[in-house]
This record gives sequence, structure tokens and C-alpha cells, in this order.
Amino acid sequence: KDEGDKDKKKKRKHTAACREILRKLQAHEMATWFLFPVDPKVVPNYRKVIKKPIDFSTIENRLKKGRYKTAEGFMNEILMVFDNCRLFNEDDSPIGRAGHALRSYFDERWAELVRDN
Ligand SMILES: CO[C@H](O)CCc1ccc(O)cc1
Repeated sequence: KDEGDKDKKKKRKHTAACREILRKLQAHEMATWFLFPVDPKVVPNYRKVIKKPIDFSTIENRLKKGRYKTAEGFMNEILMVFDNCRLFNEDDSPIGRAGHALRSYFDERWAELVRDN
């Protein structure tokens, strides 16, 4: 097995672990607002405020295409979902609270992944 094969195997391993975490996030009851891109027709000023819009369906497509070289690349885009939410929504609002709840849930799943790998 040359280096290339080992790297490919490692990438497959972290991609599978990241897809499992993403599936859990998408299944979470608080995930509704984060599943698909925010529609600029529904929220006109969203794209003016949020410079890097990102959502779970976009991340899922990138995972499937093998776009993340490392698990950290995946983690950074997941965290961007929650940073965007904190920027756009009051902490004390339904979507703000959903973002915080889902971020805590992610942190727990991520800690498990790090521990188990
Ligand atoms: C990920 O969702 C966005 O942060 C919130 C977009 C939004 C804000 C206010 C509304 O009335 C509707 C959508």
C-alpha cells in the first residue's frame, strides 16, 4: 500500500464519520432552519449581512463530492452555519435558540468522533 492508498483510506474514514455526524444534525428537531440555503426572496437582507451563507444540504453535497481534505475542513463549514446564525439572529429568538442548541449538540457529537478515532 503506497502513501496515496493510505491517504485515500484515511479520507474515506473521516468522510464516513463526518457523514454520520451530519445525518444526526439533519435529523435533529432544531435543524429545520439550517437544512437548506436561506431564500433571499424570503429574507431580503440576508445576503448583505451574511458573507458566507452555508447550510447542511450544501455541506452534504461537498462531502459526497469528497471536497473536504480533512475532517477539520468539514467542521469549519459546520461552525460557519452556527456563526452565521449568531450574527443574524438575536440569542433570545426562536432561530437564535435553535442555533445554540444545535451547536451544543454538534460539539458533543464532534467530541465523540475525536475520542473514537
Ligand atoms: C438559518 O436561518 C437564518 O439565520 C434565519 C433566516 C430568517 C430570519 C428571520 C425570518 O423571519 C425568517 C428567516
